Amino acid sequence: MQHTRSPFRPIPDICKEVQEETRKHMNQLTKPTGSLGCLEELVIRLAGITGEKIPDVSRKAVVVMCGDHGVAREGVSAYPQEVTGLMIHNFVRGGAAVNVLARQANAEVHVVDVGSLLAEVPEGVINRKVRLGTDNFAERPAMSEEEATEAIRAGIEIVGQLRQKGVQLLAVGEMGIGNTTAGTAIAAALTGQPAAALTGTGTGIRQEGLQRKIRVIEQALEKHRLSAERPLDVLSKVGGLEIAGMVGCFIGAAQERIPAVMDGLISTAAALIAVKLDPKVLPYLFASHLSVEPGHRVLLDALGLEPLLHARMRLGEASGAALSFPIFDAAVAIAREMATFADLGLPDPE
Ligand SMILES: O=C(O)c1ccc[n+]([C@@H]2O[C@H](COP(=O)([O-])O)[C@@H](O)[C@H]2O)c1
Ligand SMILES: Cc1cc2nc[nH]c2cc1C
Repeated sequence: MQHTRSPFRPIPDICKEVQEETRKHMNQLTKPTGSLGCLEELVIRLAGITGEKIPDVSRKAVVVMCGDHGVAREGVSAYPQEVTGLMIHNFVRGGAAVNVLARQANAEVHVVDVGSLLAEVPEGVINRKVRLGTDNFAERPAMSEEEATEAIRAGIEIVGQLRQKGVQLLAVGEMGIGNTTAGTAIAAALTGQPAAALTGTGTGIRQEGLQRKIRVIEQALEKHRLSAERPLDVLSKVGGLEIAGMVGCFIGAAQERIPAVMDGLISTAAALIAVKLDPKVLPYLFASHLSVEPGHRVLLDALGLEPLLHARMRLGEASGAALSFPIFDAAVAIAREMATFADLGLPDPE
């Protein structure tokens, strides 16, 4: 497959030597080889990313990218568009599910308005608004490639600033009424799977709405002549501003050597776009949970990643990613604190 050269800063390789050191260390711990499953894989991958044999990911942040969607006017969501703006206020007041889960995990929350319909961006929100919502992609492209690129750059810059502040682990999520339609259209365009197999009920639409949503996606795929080989075109034609912002977060995290935790369907669609733009993003990505949305499994398969949790969640706003943070802490603590066979006076199994 031919990949377009990324127009963004180069992404460093992961550190294979340190990763190997950590793998060896995990095999010296007092347990059967590989018996801690995902915890072992996690800490080995984190070591490769951070270049530290015992990685430090104690400073954690959650980024919630927010934007509104013209396609919501097609009646594809169970909730009105105003809920995006209301939830932005809720995020900065600390009352949303993600705020609770982030507090549990000792993580900070950063809320970014990349394209909501709010005329005034509330205090406490990072204002990187590219425009007031996207156009309805059932009628015309959601946005221009320039606008998508501006939102990507916002994500990259925000992650760069978080790195400066010492952030070591990043969850990337979103809020935007209508965005499961956009996320599913991206999934269909990038994986070639039929819309009917990928489309779910999002915030909870009924059967009639679901059929309408499938039709909207099918017609958009045809109308915009999308190709998996043109990820920026896909993003601008049927994506969203918060989705583009997340693409930037994933690219930025890889540039800064920060492990980046994906959330549900929409966050993972953004991650797949980032990987299509630059395959070197992939080793920096972690799958937190498996969303109820059927397209999510297909996207994770396309990335070749297994989720840590099967929690039957379908909220978005980085809630699943924040919920997975304590597993990262547990994995590092195992590497740091467990005794080795040598500590017990026994030979190494290797
Ligand atoms: O992350 C997911 O897999 C997910 C699944 C269903 C719904 N959501 C959230 O719900 C909103 C989009 O749902 P909808 O029905 O308006 O397309 C948006 O704010 C997402 O964060 C998110
Ligand atoms: C209330 C509400 C909260 C959300 N958080 C993320 N997506 C959401 C969608 C709705 C409708």
